[in-house]
Amino acid sequence: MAPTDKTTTHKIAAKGATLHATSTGSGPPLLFIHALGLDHTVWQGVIRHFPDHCVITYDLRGHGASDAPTGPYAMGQLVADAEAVCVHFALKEACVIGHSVGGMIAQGLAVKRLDLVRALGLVATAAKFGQPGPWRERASTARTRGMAALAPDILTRWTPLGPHDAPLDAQLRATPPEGYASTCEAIAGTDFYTPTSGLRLSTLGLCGTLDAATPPDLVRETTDLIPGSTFHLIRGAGHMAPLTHPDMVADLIAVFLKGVGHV
Ligand SMILES: O=C(O)CC1=CCC(=O)O1
Repeated sequence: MAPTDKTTTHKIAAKGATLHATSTGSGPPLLFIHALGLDHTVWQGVIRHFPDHCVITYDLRGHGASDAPTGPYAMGQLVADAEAVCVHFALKEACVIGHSVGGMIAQGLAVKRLDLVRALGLVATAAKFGQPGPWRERASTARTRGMAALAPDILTRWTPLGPHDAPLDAQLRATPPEGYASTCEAIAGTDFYTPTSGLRLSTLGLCGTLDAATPPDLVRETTDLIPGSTFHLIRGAGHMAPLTHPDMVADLIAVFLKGVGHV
C-alpha cells in the first residue's frame, strides 16, 4: 500500500541499528520481509489487498531507511531484527511472508520463535542460497566497486526485461554497499536445511516459472522441507514476483490465509 494517512512509520531499536518499519490496518497480523538490495516498498502492490489485516513491513538493516552499520552481518542478527520488529508491534502468531533473503529470515524466525509465527509464506526463497564463494565475491565487489558494478547482472537474473527495471535498478543502486555486502555475507554463512526441516506450521511456497535467481525446483524443495506445506508456481514471473505480479501473489496468499483461518 502506498503510504496513506493510515500508515504509521516507526523507528525500532535493534542491536547496533535503528530499523525503519511501517504499520497499517488492524486484524490478524501479517509481517512482510523484503529481498536483498530492495526495501519494504517492494510489497506495496501486494499489501493493498489486505485491508482487513494488521500489515507490518520493515527495511532490513543495511537497506532502505534502516541504518547500515558496518558488517559483516550474521543471519542470527537479521533474525533477531525480525524478532525486534514483532516485539515492537506486540505481534503474536503472525503470518510471516518473506521474499528471497526475507524468506530465509522468516524461516529463522519461525525456528527461533514459533510463538510469534503462526504461518509462513516463502516467496522465491531457499533454505540455502548456493555456495558461499559467489556471495563473498559479491560482497567484495559491492565494497570495492559499488552497487553500480553489480546492478546490471543482478537485474538480468531478477526479472525478464520489463517496465519494472528502472525502479528496481534505482533501488539496487541506492542500497548502501556495506549493507548489501554484509547481507550477502549473512547469506553465505547460512544453511537452514536442518532447522527448517524441523518446522511444523502452515506454509505456502511461491515461485515464478521464470525465476533464474531461485529456480522453482529450489523453492519447491525448501517448501517441501515442511510437512503439509503447499507450493504454487506463478506463470510468467521471475524472481521479482511481488513487484511484477502483485495481484497474483496477493491472491495466492489470501487463499492460503483463508485456508488456515488467518482472516
Ligand atoms: O540477488 C540475487 O541473486 C537473488 C537473491 C538471493 C537472496 C536475495 O534476497 O536475492
